Amino acid sequence: MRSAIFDLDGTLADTSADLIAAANAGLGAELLHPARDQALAFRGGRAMLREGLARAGSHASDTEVERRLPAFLAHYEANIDRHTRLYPGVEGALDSLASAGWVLGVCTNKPAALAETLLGRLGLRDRFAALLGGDSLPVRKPDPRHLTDTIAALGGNPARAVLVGDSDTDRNAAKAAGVACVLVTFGPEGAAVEALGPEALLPDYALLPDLLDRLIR
Ligand SMILES: O=C(O)COP(=O)(O)O
Ligand SMILES: [Mg+2]
Repeated sequence: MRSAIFDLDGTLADTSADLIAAANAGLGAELLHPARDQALAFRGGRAMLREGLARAGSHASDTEVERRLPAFLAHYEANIDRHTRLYPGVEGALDSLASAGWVLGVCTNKPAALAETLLGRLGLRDRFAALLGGDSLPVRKPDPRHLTDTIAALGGNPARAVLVGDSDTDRNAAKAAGVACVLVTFGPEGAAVEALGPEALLPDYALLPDLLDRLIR
């Protein structure tokens, strides 16, 4: 059995606009910009709050970030799919992979409940046999256990698995787990993710089924 594990933010869906709106709500000012801060958005809530506080000239201590987090999360939960869109071709690629016998999972650093809600709203939740969020285990990506536990939850094997992601966090988790990694190039960093040394680059979901078939025979 072959398993394909997907990251969520920046990989399956462009969640950046809703994440940034929620971070600005948590910060109480429009400190982050929906177009310019896309890459930052995909690094998650704490990273956005820390950068916003720094831009405002405030002391971006961990305590201050944690203090802002509930307002960020509340705004995000209430507006989670306002602007969020699947990347083109995601559904077709998942259909083709499932038909070819791949078992599919999600390994995201988003809190599991939010990831469940979002994938449900996007009509994608039932495609995945397992979903592990950033709070599902005591560790999360780049810790390899987050990924290996997702693969185990599918009944899969790291040697016959691949992680599709968008960031160094994904690349590092996959490398430490001994799992092949594909990085998407349609995100804000474009083809620069090649420098992270993934096994393959993905410019378009239409290419994914053939690419994964070549990667894991
Ligand atoms: O929320 C985050 O920190 C990033 O989420 P991701 O792992 O789905 O990219
Ligand atoms: Mg991501």
